[in-house]
Amino acid sequence: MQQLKQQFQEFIVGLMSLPIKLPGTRLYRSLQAKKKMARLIQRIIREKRARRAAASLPRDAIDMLIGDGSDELTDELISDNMIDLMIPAEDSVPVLITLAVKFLSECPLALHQLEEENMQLKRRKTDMGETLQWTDYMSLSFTQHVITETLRLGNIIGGIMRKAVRDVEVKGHLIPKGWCVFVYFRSVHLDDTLYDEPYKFNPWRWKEKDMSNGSFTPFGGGQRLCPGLDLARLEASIFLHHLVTSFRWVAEEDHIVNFPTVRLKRGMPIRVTAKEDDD
Ligand code: HEM
Repeated sequence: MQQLKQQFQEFIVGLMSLPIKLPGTRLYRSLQAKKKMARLIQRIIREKRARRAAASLPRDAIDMLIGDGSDELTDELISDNMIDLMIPAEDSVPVLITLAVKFLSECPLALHQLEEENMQLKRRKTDMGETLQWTDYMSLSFTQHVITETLRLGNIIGGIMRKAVRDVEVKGHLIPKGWCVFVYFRSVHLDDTLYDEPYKFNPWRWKEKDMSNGSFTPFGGGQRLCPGLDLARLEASIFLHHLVTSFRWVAEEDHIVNFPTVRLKRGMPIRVTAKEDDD
């Protein structure tokens, strides 16, 4: 597992790199790392296939895909899918959560309102003896604003690539067939003609603002829209719910690095205490 993690880190750094594939370049190292990851995962798939006759219920995504029985689901395709899923699981969603913690640590008013909203829900659920439901998640409007604002300001995925399949004209500019375009979300999300004080973490702006007018696209758009967008928001909401209702924390100084991928320079260290310990 450690080996897989190391290769993953090497692979992800090269996702945003100069397109020069020569030994020693970042892109080359990234592609080599991806090949090694594929080999490791395909070994796991083979072991799982060999054990499958004796196995009972599927325990993970690989078991499910093997169990599908389709000839099209080759070991190579399954391992490619697993690597694709590692990006949001190991990078995008953890970065979203980490950025939320950073922005909240720097905005006590937002943290207070988030805590209030989630404590109210927790008390209600405890009184009724119920666990959290989908409708509870949907009812946490300020929590959603915090996540939306973190996505806007954080720009976890800075942009996406598109290739013109025919000549296209965009606002008077011709994009010839075959050209690649990088759609840079960061420049839209931090545009002061679209957002007042765009560099300020302000979750309250989303009380009024429309998310569906093309000026907010952290999950891309069109046919390739991220299929995990609801899952990402749900995971972040569950994490924040438990963090603010059960713990307090003091954050250490840290800085956001935006290139090649978004991350915190020191991994955002925080000192956490359980609420009942310090009440
Ligand atoms: C904060 C979290 C996430 C962010 C910011 C994010 C962002 C994105 C973006 C910008 C794209 C490209 C969309 C486009 O080309 O228009 C994408 C694609 C994709 N995402 Fe996410 N994503 C996140 C979480 C997830 C999760 C949790 C999953 C699944 C478990 C997921 C699965 C995928 C897949 C499979 C694609 C490829 C879709 C395709 O090419 O058709 N993502 N994501």
